[in-house]
Amino acid sequence: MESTMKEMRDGASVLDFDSKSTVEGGVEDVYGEDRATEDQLVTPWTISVASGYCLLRDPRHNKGLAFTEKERDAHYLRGLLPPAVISQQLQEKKLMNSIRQYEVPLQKYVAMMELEERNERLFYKLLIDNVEELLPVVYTPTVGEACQKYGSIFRRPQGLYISLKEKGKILEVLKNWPERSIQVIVVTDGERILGLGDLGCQGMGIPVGKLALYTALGGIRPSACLPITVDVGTNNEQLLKDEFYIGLRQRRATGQEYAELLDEFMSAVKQNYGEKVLIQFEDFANHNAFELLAKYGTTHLVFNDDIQGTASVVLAGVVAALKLIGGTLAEHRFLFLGAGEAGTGIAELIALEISKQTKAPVEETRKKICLVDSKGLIVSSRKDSLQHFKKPWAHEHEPVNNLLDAVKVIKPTILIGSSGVGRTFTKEVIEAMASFNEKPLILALSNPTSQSECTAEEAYTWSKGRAIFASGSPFDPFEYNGKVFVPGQANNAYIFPGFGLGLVISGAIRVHDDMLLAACK
Ligand SMILES: O=C([O-])CC(=O)C(=O)O
Ligand SMILES: [Mg+2]
Repeated sequence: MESTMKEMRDGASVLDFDSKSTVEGGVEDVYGEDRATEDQLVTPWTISVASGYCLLRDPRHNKGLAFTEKERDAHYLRGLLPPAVISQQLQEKKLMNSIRQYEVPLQKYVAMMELEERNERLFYKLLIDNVEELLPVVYTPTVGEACQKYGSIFRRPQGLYISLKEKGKILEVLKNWPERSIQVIVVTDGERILGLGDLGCQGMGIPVGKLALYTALGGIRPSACLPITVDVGTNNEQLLKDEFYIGLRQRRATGQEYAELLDEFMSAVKQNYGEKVLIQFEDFANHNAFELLAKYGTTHLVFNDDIQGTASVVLAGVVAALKLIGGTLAEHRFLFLGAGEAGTGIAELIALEISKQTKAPVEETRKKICLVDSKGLIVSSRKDSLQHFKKPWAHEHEPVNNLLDAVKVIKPTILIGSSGVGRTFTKEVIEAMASFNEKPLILALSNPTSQSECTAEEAYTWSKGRAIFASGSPFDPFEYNGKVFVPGQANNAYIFPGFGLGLVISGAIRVHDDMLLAACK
């Protein structure tokens, strides 16, 4: 047995050395058994079984007062705990009571993070059993505020920090992480955290929150999840001056310096964890997000949540809404405010689905979709100055320089906000939508709540109760004219945990658009 294991490991290390030291491959990559995770030769960790005092401090195994009498004897816990034995159910009740007493959402967030550091199973039990109540705490919108204040609330690292200082040593850094069998990595460089902008290294809250959902909603083991923040600096002046800032105190590296660090990271991940590890890109700025996805989409199992996850969940929402507003996808006119990752990602998936349904080429179906950015409607006369990901949306049309005018001339049936800028669906915009639509579909997708294009209350009130509304961040039900309206939530959280689970358990090594369409269905 020993020698077989050794041979296997030696075999793996030779294989790694020969073929996995650089980013290479592509769709024709050999789809063999992954051995990267078996290569433990240089890992300095020893596996030990915690007992006694250490067991109580090991969040993976600690049960607190729920350790039974028998377990207290078996694991040298006698005397280390008060005599009462309480069930996990009672622990849950106690924690929910105390979390509900906090009025400030950030206090609830901190309480949840402390629980995760103390008793991981209880953390997930609580999250799973109270998902509607706790999702807005560990995830959007509260996680946004947590990132803004991450330096002040930071207690213990919950993921890996890979900064420019680690250049040339990223593989070693990955080996410092105590878990070997990683299935899902969520990585950010913190440049566009939700709609809050550049939060640098403090963006770590996002991978941590996303991966908590991978476990709670997708059922992936916590030990197989790895949150990573790549720190290349920040252009956020406030953070650079903040004495509690936890990141590199320099402006963002760009160009070749940035590309080289990311390339080393992507190679190291594949070398260390193999072909089947899922890397989810999260909250990168537009200018890097599209490029990274295009570059690594053919060599790695990568998925951009903001482009592809959001697209999939929003298309699902639109298709579901057709039951209320009528028509087929192809019969609707779409107008977007925001032409970044989410906007163009959703637009493209809608165009693709219409193309599948009608057999029309996607170049044609794109024409049903118009996008407005900060400079107005995206039209062909602007083509030369547009970023490449906006070019497919530059249709023949007169220039229109603001959203309200675009709504009036295009008369969309579906209005989608993905600009990251709050309060942009004004009363005039919603009233215009309601003037030519019996049931205008309004999606205010930007996060967190402060960046939402409008609130649920505004959408229902200004449309006199006729809007069909969903938002990226959750809103409470709202009563209008004696009727209670329950807004939908259109957030990629409704898809990425299941989508990622599907990728991981199927052993996929690349992500394709068909998978996004299937997930959306
Ligand atoms: O995190 C969320 O709530 C959704 C998302 O990906 C984003 O807004 O960037
Ligand atoms: Mg995101």
